[in-house]
Amino acid sequence: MDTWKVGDIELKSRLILGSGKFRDFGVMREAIKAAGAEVVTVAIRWVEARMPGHVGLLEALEGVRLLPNTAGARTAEEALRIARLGRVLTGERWVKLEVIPDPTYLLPDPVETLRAARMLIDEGFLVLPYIGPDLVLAKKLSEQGTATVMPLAAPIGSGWGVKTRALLELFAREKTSLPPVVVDAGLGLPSHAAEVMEMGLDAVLVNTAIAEAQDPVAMAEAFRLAVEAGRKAFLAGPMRPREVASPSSPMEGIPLGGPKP
Ligand SMILES: CC(=O)[C@@H](O)[C@H](O)COP(=O)(O)O
Repeated sequence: MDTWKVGDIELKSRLILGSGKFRDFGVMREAIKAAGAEVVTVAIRWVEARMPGHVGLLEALEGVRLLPNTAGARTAEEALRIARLGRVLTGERWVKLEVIPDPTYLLPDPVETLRAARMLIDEGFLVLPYIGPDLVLAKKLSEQGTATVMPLAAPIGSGWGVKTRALLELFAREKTSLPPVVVDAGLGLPSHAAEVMEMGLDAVLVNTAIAEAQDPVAMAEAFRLAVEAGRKAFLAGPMRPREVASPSSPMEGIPLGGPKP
């Protein structure tokens, strides 16, 4: 069985879903089922603030394993407060750590993320930090004991696809010195998810591309199939691209000018 682990939590599905932006909870639940997702992340601060689309969210997700996230935190201290609240509300000791001071590009703050990870680990949390595609930061987080690293493919909600591919390839090359690598944010199409899975990265987190599709349930299934296909292709050992063409059938023995009539 091709499972993967976040700390001591063993998972089969390599597709984690976000719970925001769905037009209603019924569609969200159907999409989770179609995605085969075992884990769904929830923005604890928006639940607490009773933001539109978040009232009744926890109840609607009953029976699904929740991954609280610290969306809305701009500093390590805010992330810690939200994470503690998430632990109380969900009973989970893992947390997707997001520290995002910039509302335009929603890029994570590396310094505050590293600081928050240290504080959360000291409090016994399993920490899954959302980061830029920065291998040095990923290794520092991993040395501190984070359960994953979650580099972005592109800005949250952009749907741009794997814009950070060259840097994510370094994560793939350095996999043995990293915890599981979950590519998070910016994936707009199932083919983007397949692309990072083919590289040998461990899992993906997708929200907007599914929630904002015309048919979120069908799109969730498409992402599930793409993640499975990409993973299978990686395990199958992809061919190495060549510099020149290579004939599909042997050329030896064929006289110049082609075979005799
Ligand atoms: C839900 C969540 O955690 C998002 O912050 C996440 O990064 C997903 O990004 P997309 O919406 O681009 O898939």
